[in-house]
Amino acid sequence: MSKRKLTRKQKWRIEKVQQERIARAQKKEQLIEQELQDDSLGSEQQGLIIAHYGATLDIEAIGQPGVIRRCHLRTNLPPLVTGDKVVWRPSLKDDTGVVVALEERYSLLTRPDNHGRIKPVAANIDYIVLVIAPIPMPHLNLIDRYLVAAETVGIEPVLLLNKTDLLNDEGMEMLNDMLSIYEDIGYRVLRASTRTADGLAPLKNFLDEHISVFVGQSGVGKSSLVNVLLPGVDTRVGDLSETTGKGMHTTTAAKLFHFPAGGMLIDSPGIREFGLWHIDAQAVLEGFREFRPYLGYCRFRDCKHEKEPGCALKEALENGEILEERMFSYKQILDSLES
Ligand SMILES: Nc1nc2c(ncn2[C@@H]2O[C@H](COP(=O)(O)OP(=O)(O)OP(=O)(O)O)[C@@H](O)[C@H]2O)c(=O)[nH]1
Ligand SMILES: [Zn+2]
Repeated sequence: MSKRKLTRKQKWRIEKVQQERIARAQKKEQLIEQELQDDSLGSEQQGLIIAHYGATLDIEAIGQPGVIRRCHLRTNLPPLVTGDKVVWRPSLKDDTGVVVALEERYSLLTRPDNHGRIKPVAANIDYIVLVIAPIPMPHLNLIDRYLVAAETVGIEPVLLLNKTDLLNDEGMEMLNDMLSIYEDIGYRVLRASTRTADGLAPLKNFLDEHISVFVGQSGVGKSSLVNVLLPGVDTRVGDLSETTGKGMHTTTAAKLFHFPAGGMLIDSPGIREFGLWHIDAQAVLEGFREFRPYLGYCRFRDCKHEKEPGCALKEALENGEILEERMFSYKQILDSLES
């Protein structure tokens, strides 16, 4: 068989599969619309998306943690993600339901897909907890990159220094110096150890009544922290409900968990990588929180904030209102985008 023939056959097959898929989706839509018309659904109520499996979602009834229903979606809804608050109606025939509306989001974590299109990942997150540790030692540059990414999506980042048990007085002093840079700019800094339970109580307090995500470099102890805060819960992908579910996008699926001490965590391998996603040059500039009051005040509109006269940022740097470390870091991140 020639190569071309094979390709044509493949093409036909793909089209056929596609058509079948569309037909199935249409049938499902009709069924959902039918259900909404007749009496097979209960009254509208509020829910929280705790997991997402492509065509279906797990919805938790608000105010009733643990009451979970697998729901279909009404057509014409925007893409929904874990953390979204929705209006849904339970089926009176079985333990499913139908999502009928999306409530307003107060924050949205997004990431670009392979084609550069921005995709929603998780919603209504209050805090991006950036975990760092003495080992692996953080580069300022990396911390700043994460912070810029958090600022770009408009979600409050907090720094969490884990593994404090590894620090002697000298090490602690060094890290405190580094962290004070961030405290001075207005970021909150927490300290903890999963080994000695040092700092865990304030951390639990902090996480209470909010939705958080943990991000940070490999090896800083994100899994260890999650294990301590969510004892007995395996947050890794591929648990029972996911393997029996059909839409197999499980490796990136974000899930929502309740901390026993209060508060919620949204976790997925994709979210843990947050911060390493692409950012553009303007976002980098604006992502340095303390630069913002000076932006737009340079003499030249196209100021590169390097050697130009009348550069407002350079002036702020000379006056000590912007720290050398952060300016250096800004330039480094910018260079990394260009290369
Ligand atoms: N000494 C000390 N070690 C810790 C602490 N927390 C975690 N570790 C250790 O650090 C190593 C990495 O921890 P993980 O929880 O796997 O780190 P992670 O950030 O989830 O790493 P990735 O899964 O690669 O992203 C493990 O050997 C942990 O036992 C701590 O508070 N103190
Ligand atoms: Zn300038």
